[in-house]
Amino acid sequence: MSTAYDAERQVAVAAVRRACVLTSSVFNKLVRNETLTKDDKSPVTVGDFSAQALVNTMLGRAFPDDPIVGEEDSADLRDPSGAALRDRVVALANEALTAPLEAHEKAEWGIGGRALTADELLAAIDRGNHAGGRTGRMWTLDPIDGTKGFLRGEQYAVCLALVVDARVELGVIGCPNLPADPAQPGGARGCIFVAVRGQGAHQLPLADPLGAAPPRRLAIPAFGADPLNLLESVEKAHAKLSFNERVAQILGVTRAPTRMDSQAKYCALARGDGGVYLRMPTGTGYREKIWDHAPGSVLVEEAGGVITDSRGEPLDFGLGRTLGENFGVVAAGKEVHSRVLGAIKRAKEEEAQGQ
Ligand SMILES: Nc1ncnc2c1ncn2[C@@H]1O[C@H](COP(=O)(O)O)[C@@H](OP(=O)(O)O)[C@H]1O
Ligand SMILES: [Mg+2]
Repeated sequence: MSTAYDAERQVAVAAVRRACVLTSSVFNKLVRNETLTKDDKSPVTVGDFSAQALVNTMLGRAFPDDPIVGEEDSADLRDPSGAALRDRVVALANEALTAPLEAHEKAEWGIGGRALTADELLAAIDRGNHAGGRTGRMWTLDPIDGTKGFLRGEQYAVCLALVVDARVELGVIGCPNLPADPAQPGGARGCIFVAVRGQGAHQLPLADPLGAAPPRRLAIPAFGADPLNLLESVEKAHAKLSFNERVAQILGVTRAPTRMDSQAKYCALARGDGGVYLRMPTGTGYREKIWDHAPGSVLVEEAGGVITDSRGEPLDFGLGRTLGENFGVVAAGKEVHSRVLGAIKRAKEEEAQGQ
């Protein structure tokens, strides 16, 4: 029996899996051993470009009419000064594209066959140039979300979503460094999180060559993680962490926050491994990018949670490449979410009164 978005889910999971293998290998080859020369730019750049080339190639073959909103474009690679970087990206993307098919993969997704030319791969990267919008289908892609975490060998994620008429219908997040079982932080690492609207949120092991591992259904506990704690960014420039502290005080939270890079925070929340994801703007006018929240938002909703901005407004994925005027992000289980909005309101009033 086929269900809605079956084909999209299969291609997206396969693409994210291959991109996770690619980015892990970039980390092992280029970051751990520090073999990258200055001319090649940073390992993040190499990993970002090659993972976007890989994922966009697969989407382009499977769904040729679908536009993609991706983080990268190929301008740097087309510049003569980017020749060394381009060569590296072409080699890595082709290594990932031509790796033998696994049991659940199909050759018509453009994998397991011939290598592509540099021109074909640059064109694939540029399929990600779509401006976004309110109608029709589009994919969002962040090939390495949490670039700082990636470089530190901590959390990062490969993030892909399908948005239809501004509503996120499918989200796939690959977390190569996230422990499969939160109760065993030193145990096996590498998970994929998959949510299809109306079909629930699930966790799969990242390595699953036969595609036979049973998905684990995720649900946010009704009254939140016990004891409650906040999930927040590691990077102080990305969110106003002092505000989080005050919100935690108002909520009576006694447990220390869990700091984690990337959309791995949404994954931790969806499996009850942390109670509230709170991201307050730092006041620089930065606009959140849709690829940084689209897959995480459907994952949280399908795990039974609620996601809005800090004023309780829905996130608007139909405005273009950014979330526009949405102010921050709050995601939590249903009951906790309304308490957090109340605490934010109070903390803002205190700020306005200069307390
Ligand atoms: N000033 C800012 N405010 C909020 N988010 C920012 C920011 N500058 C960068 N970011 C985004 O924060 C993302 C990482 O999120 P987190 O803080 O949750 O780890 C980055 O994704 P990339 O790493 O893909 O660039 C980037 O898109
Ligand atoms: Mg990102």
